Amino acid sequence: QELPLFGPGPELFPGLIPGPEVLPPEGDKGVTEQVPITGKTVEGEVPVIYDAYFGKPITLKRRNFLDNVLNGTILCTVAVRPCNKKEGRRVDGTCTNPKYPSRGAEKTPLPRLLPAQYGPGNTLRPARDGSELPSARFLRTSLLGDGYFRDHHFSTLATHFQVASAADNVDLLYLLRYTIVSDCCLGNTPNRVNPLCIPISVPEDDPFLQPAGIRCLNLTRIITYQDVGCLPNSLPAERYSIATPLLDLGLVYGNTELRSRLVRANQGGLLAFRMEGDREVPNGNSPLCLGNSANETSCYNYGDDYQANLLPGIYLTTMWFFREHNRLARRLAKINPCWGDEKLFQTARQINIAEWQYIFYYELMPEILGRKNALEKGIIYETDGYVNDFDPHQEPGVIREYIVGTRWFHTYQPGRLDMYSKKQYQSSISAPLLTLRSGYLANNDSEAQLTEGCYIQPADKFDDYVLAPDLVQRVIPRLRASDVSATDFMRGRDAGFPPYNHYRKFCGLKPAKTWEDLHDTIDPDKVEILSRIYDEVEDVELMVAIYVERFIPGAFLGPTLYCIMVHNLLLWRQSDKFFFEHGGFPAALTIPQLNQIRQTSIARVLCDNGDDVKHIQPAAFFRQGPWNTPVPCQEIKGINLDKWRDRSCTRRK
Ligand code: HEM
Repeated sequence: QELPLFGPGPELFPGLIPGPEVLPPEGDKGVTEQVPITGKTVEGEVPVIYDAYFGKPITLKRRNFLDNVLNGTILCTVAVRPCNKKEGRRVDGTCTNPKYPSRGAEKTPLPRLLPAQYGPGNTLRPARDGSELPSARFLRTSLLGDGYFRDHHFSTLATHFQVASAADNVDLLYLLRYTIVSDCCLGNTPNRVNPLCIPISVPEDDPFLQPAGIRCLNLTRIITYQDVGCLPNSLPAERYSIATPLLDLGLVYGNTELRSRLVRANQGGLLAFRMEGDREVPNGNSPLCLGNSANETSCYNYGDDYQANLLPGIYLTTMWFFREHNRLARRLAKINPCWGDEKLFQTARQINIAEWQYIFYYELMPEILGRKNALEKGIIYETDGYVNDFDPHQEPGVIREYIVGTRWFHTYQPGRLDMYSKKQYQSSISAPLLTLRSGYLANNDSEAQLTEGCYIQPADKFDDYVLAPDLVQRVIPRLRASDVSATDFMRGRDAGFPPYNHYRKFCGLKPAKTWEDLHDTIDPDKVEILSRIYDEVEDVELMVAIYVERFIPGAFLGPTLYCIMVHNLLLWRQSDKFFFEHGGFPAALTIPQLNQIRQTSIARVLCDNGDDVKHIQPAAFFRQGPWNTPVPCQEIKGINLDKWRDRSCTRRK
């Protein structure tokens, strides 16, 4: 059975697809009339309809084109209410940069560092001599081993937070395409006919799959603007994602105004909640937890209820920030009794997102990139004032090479998650078995045990080219076999990334002409393996190189991924008017408030919101040890909300 996941793509409407002329013609400023999509909004404002892909008000010609695409106007446009100087961050991401009002919304295309290179008709790029690139599974088993090795630095909590940050800015709906909808292996034979299929061929002598006789791993392509009908296949395939491409806690609040309204309690600034035993949780009837066992009935109605219930790291982290919102709203209501629901909600949300961005930028990223590097590059600053690096010329988005490249962090994800209770090890469970299974949290104290487990358990070792067997043999339990790192390599092809050499040049390294030229970034024994598998140096792929590059000084990643991440982290902060450190607009945090945000930490968030957390190590992304011993939560500093006190509430009394 092979069905496209989303409606008919343009290939099903060959007669209707104009060529590249769907691009707005030079100088065409778009339709100036305002086109209401759903009539007037609640606020009584008329939205302008933007073309989601091109980021401009929609042209008449384009509108005529989309009228012929099934649900074209819904899928391919973004309705933007006029940006208002006084307002704060919108849930739907519009006006994140008022110069490009639709960028930052869901459906924003992912910008690229280098233009895509595909084969004819957006097929996967072949090797330089026109042959097919080597099997991604063969590359994986040749270059990377599998086993359980503990990292000396990081705790599993770091992996949880990081995977949640990824799910905050892209959707992973494409996973359903090959886990549920399509079989591209037709038993054991790779389907080379269906253009959506990109199965991974498995060598006959595969060290693990040979006994089972598995010769093919199911995989489909990611969802593109072409698939949903917004672009013709004559333009390069670009990823279509319905998450706001920002660090904005879309997991908790949703990515559209409508969704956000559905998860609010509409009183006291709260998100809708219920009690599950003594745990505060969102309402729980989402139908998406396909991994729940029969006795696991909860599936939480988060803002983004697919992503937020997807992986254990994501649903634990989303739970903590969901509770943090309600904790903040209740506290603010006490401090400012005259505030209504909307003011309480928006203020709690602003503080919550600021904490999320602060912990990501200042607590996790510097440890991975190196603090000195992060300071030098302007990713973080040592200041107690604003950092006004907003650049209105930068369009918000998540860089394609970033979101594919950071899959490399699968390397430090433990394959099994340890459960602890009162410092005693209880048991562990294979992480993939918890996919789409947040109902697991409610049974037998599991949430508390997974939470305590994640800050006690070391992450897997970063720097030994070894991945957990759970992730590289059967990361998707519904499939007979699935290898996350081989899939990571394939996603580089699916994205049409040019060869590694092009990124070397982009990142200031010399393009390699000989295999020896690669020794500056990759150990000779790995280069030797690469040279046996690839025909030429020019064929070496970005994703493969990311996995085998040596680390740069002070960091836990190689030079190319470092370069990609720096570009993305700068883009995120510079293109986002509402980044927590920016000042100079009415909704900005005041400097005293900003300096309170800078007091928080992931340890504080867990103390306040983790299930039954009483003691924790202060640097909780790191393992416990002599310099990082657990202390009572009372000793972990946090935010003083007094800086949000509204004097007018007391004056009114
Ligand atoms: C329980 C642990 C984890 C599991 C089971 C898991 C599994 C997966 C799977 C199945 C995919 C999609 C494969 C595909 O392309 O079809 C994926 C994508 C991804 N994973 Fe993981 N992962 C885990 C942890 C992590 C961690 C710790 C990170 C750290 C950053 C991470 C980062 C990513 C990223 C960035 C993507 C790509 C997102 C996208 O392009 O949409 N994952 N993961």
